[in-house]
Amino acid sequence: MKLKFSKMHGLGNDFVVVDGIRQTVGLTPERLRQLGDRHLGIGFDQLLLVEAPHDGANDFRYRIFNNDGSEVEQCGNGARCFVKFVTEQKLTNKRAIRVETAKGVIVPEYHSNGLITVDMGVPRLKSLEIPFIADGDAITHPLTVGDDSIDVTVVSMGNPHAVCVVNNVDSAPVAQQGPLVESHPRFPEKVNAGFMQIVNRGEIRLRVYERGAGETLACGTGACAAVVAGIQRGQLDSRVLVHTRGGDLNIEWGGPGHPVKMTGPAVTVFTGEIEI
Ligand SMILES: N[C@H](CCC[C@H](N)C(=O)O)C(=O)O
Repeated sequence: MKLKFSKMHGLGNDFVVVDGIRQTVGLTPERLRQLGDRHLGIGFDQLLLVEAPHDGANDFRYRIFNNDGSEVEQCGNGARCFVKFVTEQKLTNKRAIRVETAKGVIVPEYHSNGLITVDMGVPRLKSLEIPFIADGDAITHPLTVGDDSIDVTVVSMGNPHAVCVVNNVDSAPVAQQGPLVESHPRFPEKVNAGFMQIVNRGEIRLRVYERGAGETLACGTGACAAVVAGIQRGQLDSRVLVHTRGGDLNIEWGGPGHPVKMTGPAVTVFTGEIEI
């Protein structure tokens, strides 16, 4: 059976996007992993599946699968590609859409200049909500990682993030510490590991070792989580320019109880079809 797809990216975080409304998509975890393989398949950090909403008040449902085949709750760069995809595929003529995810509704808005702003919802900060095993809900927690101890701030954007501050992202031990944080036993559902360099109160540099995908060129929810963590730590103001290896995102957060707003680009690289 043929599967039509679009290959897209958000700042180099790359996706296969599939219309699951006008075509039947039955992908096993094994077939997902084959499609995600950059040598044997198409290659992607995540596969994004467009479905009809469960609640008629919303426009779409959005399912996200990591490169390792795991289904996850949220994807920020993917949300920008999602709204570009459903617009290009003429699945909607709305500029702002309501999209159901496994952990709440997000609202991507497609601007006339091609940039997309996404209301990513209210971040969750309590340890149990991440989930993270800890005594209480301090802003930072010491975490033993190999022979080191790092201070992490934990944030859920629907998916779990652990953010630490480093002096320079270029020399940060992302390859060494990233996998150890990702699979740390205090994160029962694993975690995305963010390494943040504070440039000034309105600017950071960020690298993220993603759960289920490894280090990516950019991570949208990771950028949101890093800004929330920096504001919680008292080191950032409410509007932050985030430099990732794949490019820049603008993130805004008004503090606890407020949603995080993310603005950035989305690119369609090619469309195709493949046997599944
Ligand atoms: N690896 C993430 C999902 C993709 C998030 C990232 N690609 C983004 O742009 O937010 C997780 O397992 O929670």
